Amino acid sequence: MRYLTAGESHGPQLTTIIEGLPAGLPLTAEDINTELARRQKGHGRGRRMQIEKDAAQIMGGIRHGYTLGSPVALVVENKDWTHWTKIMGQGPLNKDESEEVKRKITRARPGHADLNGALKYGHRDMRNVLERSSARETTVRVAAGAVAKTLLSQLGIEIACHVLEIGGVQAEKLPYSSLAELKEKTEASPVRCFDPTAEQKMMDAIDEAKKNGDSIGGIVEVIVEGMPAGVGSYVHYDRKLDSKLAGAMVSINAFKGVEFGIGFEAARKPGSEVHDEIAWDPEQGYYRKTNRLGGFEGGMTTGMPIVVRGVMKPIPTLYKPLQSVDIDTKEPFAASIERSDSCAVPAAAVVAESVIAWEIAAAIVDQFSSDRLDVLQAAIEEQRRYAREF
Ligand SMILES: Cc1cc2nc3c(=O)[nH]c(=O)nc-3n(C[C@H](O)[C@H](O)[C@H](O)COP(=O)(O)O)c2cc1C
Ligand SMILES: C=C(O[C@@H]1CC(C(=O)O)=C[C@@H](OP(=O)(O)O)[C@H]1O)C(=O)O
Repeated sequence: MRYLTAGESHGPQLTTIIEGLPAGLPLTAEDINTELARRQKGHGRGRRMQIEKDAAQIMGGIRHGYTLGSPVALVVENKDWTHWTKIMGQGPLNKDESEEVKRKITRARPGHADLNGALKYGHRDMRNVLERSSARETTVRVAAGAVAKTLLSQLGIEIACHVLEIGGVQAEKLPYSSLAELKEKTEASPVRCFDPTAEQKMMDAIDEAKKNGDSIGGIVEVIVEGMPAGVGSYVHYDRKLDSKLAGAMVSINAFKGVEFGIGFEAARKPGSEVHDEIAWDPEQGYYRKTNRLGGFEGGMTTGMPIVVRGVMKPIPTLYKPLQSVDIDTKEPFAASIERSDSCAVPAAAVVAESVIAWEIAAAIVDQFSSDRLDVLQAAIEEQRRYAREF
């Protein structure tokens, strides 16, 4: 399975084409829109989220609520486009229009893609970079992830995300009885956090950063339950599923690190306190007594829950901008600012859940290759039985 996305942040729409989905998967725009709405929420977002009301239009690949096996094309409109038609003009400038109309950007923001993107593609107007480097693109990545999640749920695989840390405020690791409980409680939280005490402190930290014209980052966690053992492979570097998940996590705008299970803590502990002892019983088959390695050994799933975390740096656009250089004059200037989030960690958690869902679904479709959902379902059931009795 693969997908591509296209579209600029202030252009007319975002588009994705998803290829390789099995036929017979029940899928509606509503399944996707629920996920798009989740990504729009979260304390700390800027004014743009009040303008947008993200909704997917299905432009191909689905008939009467089921995938056909042909490419699925999805489109999400940018409502903000109506305010940007001139600036984003798709044709050449009219003779009577000045260059001013482009609202040219020449003062790169430290931490954003502006300067590197401009010099890579030879753009003297950094709007040509920011329009595509913007995390607006994550809208359609969440749409693709929603499709992947629909497939995973048909295979008995569940996925959830939550926020562990914002601006140095850490959530306590409170126990939850099921992913359903985690989902329900964090869905109601303005910062997608399970710990109500930390939740308020996180919101205060965001308000404080906003008041100071600053921004803050944080840590999100994604959990996947119900994975059969043996998905992925150890035989080649590019078939290790944990590496694909790590790549997907760090591909999210502003994500700078990733860890599985106890993660970086493993560097500070002896092997006896890191590796998970193996046991077997007739009901579960093989299982690990602990899950410190977060569901992977040798680039393959162990059948234990996948636990993967990602760290998001603070948003680069600051209302109190850092020093930068104007690429036209080479003079020092404050970086440019039009509008920005002050913290997007809760939204980014949904993006993280989506990209992980995609990688897992893609690995399953790749390994148990099937053109039909019913055949794929039977193959996954058989893999579970085989692994249990092996
Ligand atoms: C959901 C989400 C919202 C974001 N909102 C903003 C924003 O409002 N302003 C901004 O400067 N960066 C924002 N970012 C981060 C930038 O897109 C990101 O820092 C930039 O593309 C440069 O990429 P890098 O940080 O991965 O190097 C956001 C990221 C995510 C995931
Ligand atoms: C539009 C979204 O996020 C945007 C991501 C973003 C960036 O630089 O990454 C900058 C901001 O864009 P704007 O200047 O239009 O407000 C965010 O709002 C979105 O998440 O849908």
